[in-house]
Amino acid sequence: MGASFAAELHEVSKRYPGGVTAVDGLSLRVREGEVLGFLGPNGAGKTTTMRMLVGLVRPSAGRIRVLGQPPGRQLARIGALIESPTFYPHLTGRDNLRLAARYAGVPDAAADRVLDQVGLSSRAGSPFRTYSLGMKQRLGVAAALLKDPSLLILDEPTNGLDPAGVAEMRELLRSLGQHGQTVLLSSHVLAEVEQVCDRIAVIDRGRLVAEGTPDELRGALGTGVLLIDADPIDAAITCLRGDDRVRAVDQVDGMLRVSTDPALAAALNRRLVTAGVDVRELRALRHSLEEAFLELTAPAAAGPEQAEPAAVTTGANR
Ligand SMILES: Nc1ncnc2c1ncn2[C@@H]1O[C@H](COP(=O)(O)OP(=O)(O)OP(=O)(O)O)[C@@H](O)[C@H]1O
Repeated sequence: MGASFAAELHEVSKRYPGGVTAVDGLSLRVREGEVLGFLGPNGAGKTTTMRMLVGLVRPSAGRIRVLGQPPGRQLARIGALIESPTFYPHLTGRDNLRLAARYAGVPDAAADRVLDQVGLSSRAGSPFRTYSLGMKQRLGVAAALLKDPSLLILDEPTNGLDPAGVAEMRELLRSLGQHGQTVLLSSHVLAEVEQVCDRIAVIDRGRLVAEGTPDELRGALGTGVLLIDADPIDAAITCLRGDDRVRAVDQVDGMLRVSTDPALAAALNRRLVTAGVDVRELRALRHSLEEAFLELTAPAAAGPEQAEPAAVTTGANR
């Protein structure tokens, strides 16, 4: 496996005892120096994947390399915030970090460096218990930065934060990305990763469903929908669902939302008219990345055609 990837997963699966398949044949590469957003709804398998990367969970199948080694071998070069870190409530932020620094085998001075990095220097002398949730989360990121890691793994660092906390965390993540550190960042909120990540990998039910820069995802997914106003609507639905080239047909506000290649507009129009359906309007819909994400991870997307990620994977691992 090449050295230009900070982490590589090759057809990795994780089945927990009891039968839950949390990760299902996932292949993914995190490029060195990039901020990769790992996006998926609750239960998609993000935390499990991150836990496998740091060696906390063993994969049931597949191959993982982190900084060129099997998981668990390079922990001195990896910073992770996967579960809420435990800090002593009565100790100051600085003293908590100094303790964590000793535990990690790095000099005490690292505590002040990372406090500055996460913008907590001015409150470093206050007890942890007086911190807002956002400050507590930033202290968690600071702890993950103590070793000046080559790879930073952050699991939902904005979870539970109010909008101001989210904005502060976003600024922090953006600044980390500019320092050349590789960051893998999970979230179930697209807007949070869209603004700070170089690329986004979308997972659902443990599988990769799309991958690329925000622009690539927009380009690949944004034009894949036709909006059709047809009468009678039931006949139109039957007709469109009978076409192999149509991935999905949904009814939205009396219109049909047809997931397909927009270049097929004329052909589908002809097909509808031949079936005796009046087409009052037909246009390609440019949807937002948010809509694309919701469509990709919607329960209806579980059909057999959608199970194959290649169709929507863009900017795939090169
Ligand atoms: N230790 C475990 N034992 C059994 N099942 C588990 C375990 N940990 C996670 N799961 C299940 O695996 C699936 C994926 O969970 P995971 O936490 O990896 O997803 P996630 O994308 O991080 O979701 P969330 O955003 O809700 O944390 C879920 O169905 C979850 O219930």
